[in-house]
Amino acid sequence: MASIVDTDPSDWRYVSEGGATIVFSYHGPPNPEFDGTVLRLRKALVPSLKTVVKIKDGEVYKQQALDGEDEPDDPTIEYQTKCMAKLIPPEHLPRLETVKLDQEWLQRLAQLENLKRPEARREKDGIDVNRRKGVLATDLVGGNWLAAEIKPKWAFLPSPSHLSEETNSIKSQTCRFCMHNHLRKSNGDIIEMNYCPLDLFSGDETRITKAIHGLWDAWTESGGTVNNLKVFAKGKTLRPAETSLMLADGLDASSTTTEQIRDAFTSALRRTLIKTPVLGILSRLQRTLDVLDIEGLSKLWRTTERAAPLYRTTFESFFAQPDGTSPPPTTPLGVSSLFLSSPEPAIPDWVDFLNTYLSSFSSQLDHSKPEPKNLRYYLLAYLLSATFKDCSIIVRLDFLRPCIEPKIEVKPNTVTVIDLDPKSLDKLRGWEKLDKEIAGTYSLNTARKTCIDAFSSPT
Ligand SMILES: O=P(O)(O)O[C@@H]1[C@@H](OP(=O)(O)O)[C@H](OP(=O)(O)O)[C@H](O)[C@H](OP(=O)(O)O)[C@H]1OP(=O)(O)O
Ligand SMILES: Nc1ncnc2c1ncn2[C@@H]1O[C@H](COP(=O)(O)OP(=O)(O)OP(=O)(O)O)[C@@H](O)[C@H]1O
Repeated sequence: MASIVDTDPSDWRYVSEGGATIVFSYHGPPNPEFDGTVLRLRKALVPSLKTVVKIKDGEVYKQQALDGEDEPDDPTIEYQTKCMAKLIPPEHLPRLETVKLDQEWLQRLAQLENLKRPEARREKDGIDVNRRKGVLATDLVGGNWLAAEIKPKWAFLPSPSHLSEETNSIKSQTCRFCMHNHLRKSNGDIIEMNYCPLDLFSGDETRITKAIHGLWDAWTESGGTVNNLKVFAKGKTLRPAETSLMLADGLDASSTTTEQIRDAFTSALRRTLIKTPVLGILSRLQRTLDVLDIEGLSKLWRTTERAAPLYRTTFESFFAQPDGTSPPPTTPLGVSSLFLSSPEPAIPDWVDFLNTYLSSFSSQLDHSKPEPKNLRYYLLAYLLSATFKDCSIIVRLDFLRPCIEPKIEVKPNTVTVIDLDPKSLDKLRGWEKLDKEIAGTYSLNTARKTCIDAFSSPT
């Protein structure tokens, strides 16, 4: 296992971060172990960096709880090698490996690089200096190329089968991303966005162009702060004022308009996205794993709990009452109880699940009538779908030459999927609540959008 102390903290430069991790790229002296790699580190909340932190997916880590070799590898590594690699061709995944960390080293890195982070992030969290293991990954943005990172989000409209009367007409017409955006805009959290993921995933050139324009416009209008598009040139994150750095060497930036750069970027990205199978794979995975919608999953959870013998006996008095009385209480979605236990999935559970999902068993399921005996299948499927709804893709592009038809050569490593972390059952309650809030707020919107799912099956 490589050890980070073989490098100096000043060899690493801040690249970017998300809600749970922060990423640095290697710029030190030639070293076969670290050349062309990034270091992906978990974050901890401020100011409790030195106490118990809860950063993601219900994982709780205590300071000094585990030392050195005893700390498990970051779950993303096994999840990728044992699970994701069965669903996404390995050429579209970064190489990941464990690297040994050191507290003092991490503290020095934090001191050196913290000011490069966005202020809002700095106030909230920082490198978790108590971790003893991190992840080394292929640096997908740091070479002599342009990299466009897209977080596409939800690719499909839910099947109406399991939607309630109140949400059916809303959720079958407008996609989750557009509705969520409306909610965030109402809360003043985000700017208006014209980007709709259903355009990006449509496979249709005109719609993909519209989606890229939507991403670009949101990127410029937000000053580069929206998380659905990031652009890197030779490893440097570009701000919208720096679009001239997207141009190929030798081109005169002063005689090129931003409009021309936007068009050249759109054209190069669209041609690449059309040629890669990656968006199609993500779309198919998301929709075939989330077949019940959170509403159907929640219904199945309650039905299964109510059918448990202990539940029937415990709430006998409720069942003895005539119709119309209030039903007995149920446990929130995903929370195990005496009546229904569904532990957090570990890697062997995921491996079993994938074997089932990839077998003929799953194609024989009648999703319009999900059975309690298959609850665990539907739960894990939903979690896995959530990973694909939240991942990002990094697309490698040549520097732009506006007004010249780009030659697009899509090699296997041109498009790579990142941020494939497992999601936990602990999140289901929150997702159910958020879904209600999103649809509820959208139902009050008088100017509802119609999003077209190019692959929805007729109902
Ligand atoms: O719920 P969403 O769709 O807002 O997604 C969350 C993301 O927000 P986004 O909409 O992309 O701005 C959110 O992204 P940001 O932190 O806002 O960049 C996270 O990816 C979050 O996942 P996790 O809690 O880190 O596992 C994401 O939560 P999950 O829903 O994947 O749990
Ligand atoms: N292999 C890589 N090469 C280059 N940059 C990367 C790589 N992996 C991640 N990054 C950069 O670091 C950022 C954070 O990584 P990632 O999306 O995995 O974090 P996260 O905290 O899990 O995000 P989220 O909040 O979306 O769940 C990415 O948006 C990307 O810009």
